[in-house]
Amino acid sequence: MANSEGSRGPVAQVFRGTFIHSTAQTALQVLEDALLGVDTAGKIAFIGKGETVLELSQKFGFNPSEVIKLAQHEFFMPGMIDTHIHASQYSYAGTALDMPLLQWLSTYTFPVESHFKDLEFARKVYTQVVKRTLRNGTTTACYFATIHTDSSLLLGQIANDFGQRALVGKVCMDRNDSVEHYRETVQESVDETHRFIKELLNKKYPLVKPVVTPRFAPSCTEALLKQLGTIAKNNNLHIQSHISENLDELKLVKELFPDSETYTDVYHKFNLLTDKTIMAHGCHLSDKELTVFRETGTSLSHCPNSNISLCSGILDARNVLNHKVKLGLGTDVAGGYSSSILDAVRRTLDASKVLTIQNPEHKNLTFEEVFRLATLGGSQALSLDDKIGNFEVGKDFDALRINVAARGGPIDLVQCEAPKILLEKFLNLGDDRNIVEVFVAGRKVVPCADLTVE
Ligand SMILES: O=c1[nH]c(=O)c2nc[nH]c2[nH]1
Ligand SMILES: [Zn+2]
Repeated sequence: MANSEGSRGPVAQVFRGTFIHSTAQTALQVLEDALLGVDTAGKIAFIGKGETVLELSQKFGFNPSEVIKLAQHEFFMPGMIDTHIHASQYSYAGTALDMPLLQWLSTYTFPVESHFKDLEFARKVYTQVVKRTLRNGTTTACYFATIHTDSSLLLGQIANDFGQRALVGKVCMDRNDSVEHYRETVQESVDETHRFIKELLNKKYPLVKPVVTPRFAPSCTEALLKQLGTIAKNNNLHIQSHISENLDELKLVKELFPDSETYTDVYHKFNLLTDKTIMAHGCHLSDKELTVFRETGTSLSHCPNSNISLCSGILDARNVLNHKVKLGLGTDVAGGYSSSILDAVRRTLDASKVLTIQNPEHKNLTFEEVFRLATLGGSQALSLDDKIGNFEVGKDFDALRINVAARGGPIDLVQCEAPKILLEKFLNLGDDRNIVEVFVAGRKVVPCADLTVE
């Protein structure tokens, strides 16, 4: 198991204990009594067997007495990845779930998002959401902000300051008849997207990058979609949007884009489907559209809490996987009311089992498969799997130290359990009390002196 490829700087931290992760070949790999070294750049320098500690200490130059040993009932797992979350909707998470999508946007979402012109309001909400998601074990988040460039830049700064890995999108929308003050002209949207990308990249934040963000087809004219496709291509950037979430939305897209055969075609036509595109939802995509997703390398973010809360539909995640489309999990705060990917894991299992109830032939996802979606799958969906997603030498150490029997926590253990059972219990019953430490690129970001949500 020892492997030193990809090691850069000297070893800074070494951990000994159980490591649980996914690989391309297996949804669940348990490494018991393993030794994992992290170099000064925050990358995994080696993974070996605990019993070879002396040999590894000589090879990598660390002191065996400084090895950090995990306690009983503890394990490391990769950090969780939220592939779709609206940071700007965090203030009303847990409320306003009594309408379907299009009415929900006009009644609650657009009025709240329009307040992010106010930088002090933005600072308050964005600080809360970054702290809370880190506390919940989200080491990487793919964020929607709002149409406001300066507050979107502020979200990038806050993620950087707290040490979260993030893709941040300034939202683009030049069509909005319901809340007219919350929209841009095409030119404003294009100019401000250029400014957002330039200013965020100039900050040189190591873990925070811009993502081109047309809100969704009904909020954008063809002229805007076309320009955004060009901007993403010229700058080799990620793209995020929504697709095929609810049936009224599908109808509206047909009316607004009569020349496009499908919803997928609308984005495809403007070069918005690439191997760095993440589309949220996709509940009503046809198999033909899923084939276009696979061919273009576009990924889907599965957001089951939102899909159920807004009565949008249920994604057949098994069918998506069968089509070999990259798939990650998203909270979709605030259409989804929980900011925890653990909640997304549970809703994904529930949604998949509902499909089995409706059709016993349906093969529902296992907890091991959903664990993979929350970690490695998310990294693939964001095309970051060369850097994060599991414990491979050369990848960044983005990890959660889990204590299943944490004092005052929600899980009671009667006896010693095998690691696989510990993981299953954590996924189904655990919460932030079990997430005793969070690391992003080797830096411990939880606990952190300033991590009490105000
Ligand atoms: O769940 C969603 N949340 C949003 O904010 C949004 N905008 C367009 N489509 C959307 N779907
Ligand atoms: Zn969304």
